[in-house]
Amino acid sequence: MPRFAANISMMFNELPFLDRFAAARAAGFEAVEFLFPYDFPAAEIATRLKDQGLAQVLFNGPPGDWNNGERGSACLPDRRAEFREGIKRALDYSAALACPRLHVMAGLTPAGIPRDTLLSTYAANLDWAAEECMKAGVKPIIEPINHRDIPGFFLNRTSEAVAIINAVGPERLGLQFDLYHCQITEGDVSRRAAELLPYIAHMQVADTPGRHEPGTGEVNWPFVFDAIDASGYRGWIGCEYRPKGETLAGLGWFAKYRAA
Ligand SMILES: O=C(O)C(=O)[C@H](O)CO
Ligand SMILES: [Mg+2]
Repeated sequence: MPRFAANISMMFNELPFLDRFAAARAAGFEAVEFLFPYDFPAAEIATRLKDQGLAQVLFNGPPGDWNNGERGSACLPDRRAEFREGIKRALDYSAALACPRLHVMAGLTPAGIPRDTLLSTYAANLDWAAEECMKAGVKPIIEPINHRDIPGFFLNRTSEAVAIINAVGPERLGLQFDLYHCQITEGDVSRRAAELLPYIAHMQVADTPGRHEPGTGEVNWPFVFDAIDASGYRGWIGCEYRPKGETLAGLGWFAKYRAA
């Protein structure tokens, strides 16, 4: 049976962030993920997790200036020091939240720098991050993101992610396989999930094209979730979707997967 984690950056937006942990638990989730913890003290988030008996399964490293459009710095040659500081900061949160995975965002492709330079920066930064993460018992992961949601994002296709993962080492770096992005960029999502299984350390889901809950768009999710289960994937699937209406009203699809 697939295991779903609530993405509380996108779900339960009816509530202030710190109240979304209890809401996720009450809705039947046993785990949560979110984009960023950095606006809150780690101890405060850890208390919410503990009080609700929730596992934290994923968050992202610092993205740079998010409000001004930055989406990570791993590919940026002139931001190496900031990248390292960001990973260290993230790992402090990982320890406090007992979170075993960290999404290391690639960043936007800058103009005027050869792709080879960006690729070698990306590989070197990921190699460094993998070493730091390993010492902390955390798996760093990378996510291909479609060009519509994040125009100019450096990592778009699963084949590009696999090439980098193989260069850094699949035991040191994993794939964050977001079926929403894959459906937009590549399609063939259930077969891709099975083929990429050896690399996948985390999955995420939203229906296309609206990025709402499963069942609001074009994908046959019961079929896809059965196929993922049959592939042998036993990790978490983050519900990284914007509910079409109220979060709880849109959880009908989850009824057969929620913990008893
Ligand atoms: O956008 C996504 O799909 C993600 O998972 C990132 O973490 C946020 O940009
Ligand atoms: Mg995602």
